[in-house]
Amino acid sequence: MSQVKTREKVLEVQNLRLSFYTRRGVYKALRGPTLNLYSGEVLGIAGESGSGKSTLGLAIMGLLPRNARVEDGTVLLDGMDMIKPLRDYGSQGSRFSVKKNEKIIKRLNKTLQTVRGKKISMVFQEPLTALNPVLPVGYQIAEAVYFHDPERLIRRALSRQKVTHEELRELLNVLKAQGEERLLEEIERKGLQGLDEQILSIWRRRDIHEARKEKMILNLANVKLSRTDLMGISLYQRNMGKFPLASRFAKNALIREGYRLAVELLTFLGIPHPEKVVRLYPHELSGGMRQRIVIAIALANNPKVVIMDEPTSALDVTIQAQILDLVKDLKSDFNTSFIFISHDLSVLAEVSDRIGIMYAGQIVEIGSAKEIFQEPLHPYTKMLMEAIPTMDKTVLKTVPGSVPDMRNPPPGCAFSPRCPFAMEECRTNEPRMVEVNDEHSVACFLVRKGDKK
Ligand SMILES: Nc1ncnc2c1ncn2[C@@H]1O[C@H](COP(=O)(O)OP(=O)(O)OP(=O)(O)O)[C@@H](O)[C@H]1O
Repeated sequence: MSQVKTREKVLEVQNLRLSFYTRRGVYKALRGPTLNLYSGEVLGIAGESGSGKSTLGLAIMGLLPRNARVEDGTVLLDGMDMIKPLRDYGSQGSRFSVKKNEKIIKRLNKTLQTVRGKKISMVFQEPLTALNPVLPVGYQIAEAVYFHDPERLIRRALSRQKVTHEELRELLNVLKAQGEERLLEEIERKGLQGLDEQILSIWRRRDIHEARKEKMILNLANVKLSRTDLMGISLYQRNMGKFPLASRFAKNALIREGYRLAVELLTFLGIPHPEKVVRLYPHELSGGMRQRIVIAIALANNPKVVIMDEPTSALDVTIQAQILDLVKDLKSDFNTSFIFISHDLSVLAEVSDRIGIMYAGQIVEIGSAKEIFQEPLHPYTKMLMEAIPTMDKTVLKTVPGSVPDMRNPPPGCAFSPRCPFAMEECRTNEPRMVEVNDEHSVACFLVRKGDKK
């Protein structure tokens, strides 16, 4: 059994079929992609413009426009089918009503409010659209945690309130001598939950020396709550949300704790002077910095899955490289899995553990990044590889032809009209995915089960 398949499956997409209803016709944007995402991996999704990459990402989030009909398929996240109500309606044979679909989407949006941003989040190409222009960025991070997990902010604040200097020294000794796992046990035994993430966020920093880290950890005992914040938290705990003034008071106290968390998160994401940055507004930051803030918001609640749709396409090359480095670090430091969507295979080569290649709304090949780059099997994947610009190429190849009109995709294999190896069978029958090995599957009649090449 391969390494990948023994890992925990965090997301499962099965045979997703989705069409957009427009005046110009019905666009069959997703025609049955199936994929699994495993814990702690980055799955890259590549394909030409119009192949359905973004639609796949949005469908996984359940974030669909009203003209999107989900005809079949499931998106299972943590045992929950994200698009069930839409499929239940869309799979009925009767005529499709955009108005009725819109009502279902509105209801679904309410249901998924507690899931999006908590279990799954998404980062788009343009960070400005994701940020609120009139709020400081730290507030936006703090609010994301306040909305989904206010208890976490209370735990953090009260654990600092309780802990003594001596206890912190003991905890630090446990951490130094016996490691992080023992520290977590010890914190639980002492009933100081909430302190763990504050200690570890300092301990895991790479930008400061160990002696400084120790000092900062011991200093946590001195960072007590103000009287007003203590009162705010106690109002929150007594469930005073019905009274607007009390709830405002409570929220202020928790948002202040959220700011502390935001500073920790930004430090972790390698942002210099985080205490200053959290007070700034989106327009005061550079594009790369804004995208880091959006990533911080996406990660703030430690979601299981983060979908990144062309997150670096609007950035210049050096900043793009920094963001890619960041994603590589994140997957090892957070317990999060990523789907990274890009039309640029050289970007995916940087970050992906596995890569899925999309063509005309289908995944035509999926496998470990190493195999996809070294032994691509589908003619479309091979042609995409040949089109990657490198220093030694004097002439840049492109994939000849263009993507099909998705209102009327070609019968059989959708790539057959552009495929130099197409056979009679390819024009009439649709190839199924076959496993060439545990980690590599491809849908092409040229490849039979168990084939290496
Ligand atoms: N809201 C919509 N209404 C109608 N058609 C749509 C809508 N959104 C997407 N489509 C169509 O669905 C197909 C897939 O689009 P999608 O944006 O998912 O592709 P993509 O691979 O992400 O391309 P790109 O890299 O250009 O974003 C395209 O044919 C597109 O025109």
